[in-house]
Amino acid sequence: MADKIKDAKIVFVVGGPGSGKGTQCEKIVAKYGYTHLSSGDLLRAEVASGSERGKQLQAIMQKGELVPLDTVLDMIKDTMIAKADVSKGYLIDGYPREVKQGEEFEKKIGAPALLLYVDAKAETMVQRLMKRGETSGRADDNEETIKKRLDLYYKATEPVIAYYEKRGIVRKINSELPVDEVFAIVVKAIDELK
Ligand SMILES: Nc1ccn([C@@H]2O[C@H](COP(=O)(O)OP(=O)(O)OP(=O)(O)O)[C@@H](O)[C@H]2O)c(=O)n1
Ligand SMILES: Nc1nc2c(ncn2[C@@H]2O[C@H](COP(=O)(O)OP(=O)(O)O)[C@@H](O)[C@H]2O)c(=O)[nH]1
Ligand SMILES: [Mg+2]
Repeated sequence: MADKIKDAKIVFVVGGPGSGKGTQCEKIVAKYGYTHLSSGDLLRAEVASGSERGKQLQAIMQKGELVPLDTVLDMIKDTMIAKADVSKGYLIDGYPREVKQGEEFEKKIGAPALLLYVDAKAETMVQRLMKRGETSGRADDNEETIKKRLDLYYKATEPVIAYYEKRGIVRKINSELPVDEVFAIVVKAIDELK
């Protein structure tokens, strides 16, 4: 089961909505061949499938709230196991959203080697999400839901960073810079892992 993935490197990618997690993950995949697992994308795929569970998820996500912990964790775990034979490492994007999610992940799957903290100002995140909303088709890229996602980020997710900081695995990435400059900092953090 989870034994299959115990030797792979696990990297948590945490930051506010629109901070640039997905953008950096794409570049990490291209350079290092890591497996990218966006918890939000997994949930959106379930919604797109039209399943009963997807309908429940959609309602929660539209409000900018967190879906039940076990739902996301099971999806992540199944996907990790499915890719275990080919994966050099895993980028867990948008997870953990709260300290409890991190604790459960470690119980069921394993410990992260690194947490990339993608940091941008609230103002920057809102601007980026409003812009992304013009083309993303995402039901949660609207002004009202963006505000709720931000509030929840500061309340529930920032404590995750403090929690892992105590373990010395957090690397803070300033994502106010242009994408390639941000990536240069990311590369240093990942190269330290080897
Ligand atoms: N571990 C997670 C990840 C996502 N979600 C739900 O899925 C939504 C979208 O998640 P995600 O795509 O990760 O959103 P953001 O980080 O806000 O935006 P982005 O795509 O820009 O990363 C969240 O608002 C939340 O409702 C969740 O409940 N639990
Ligand atoms: N200027 C600038 N824009 C960025 C950067 N990273 C992401 N963006 C833009 O911000 C938006 C949100 O980025 P995304 O990667 O989806 O963020 P996520 O919500 O953290 O996954 C996208 O439309 C990107 O084009 C960056 O480093 N600099
Ligand atoms: Mg994303």
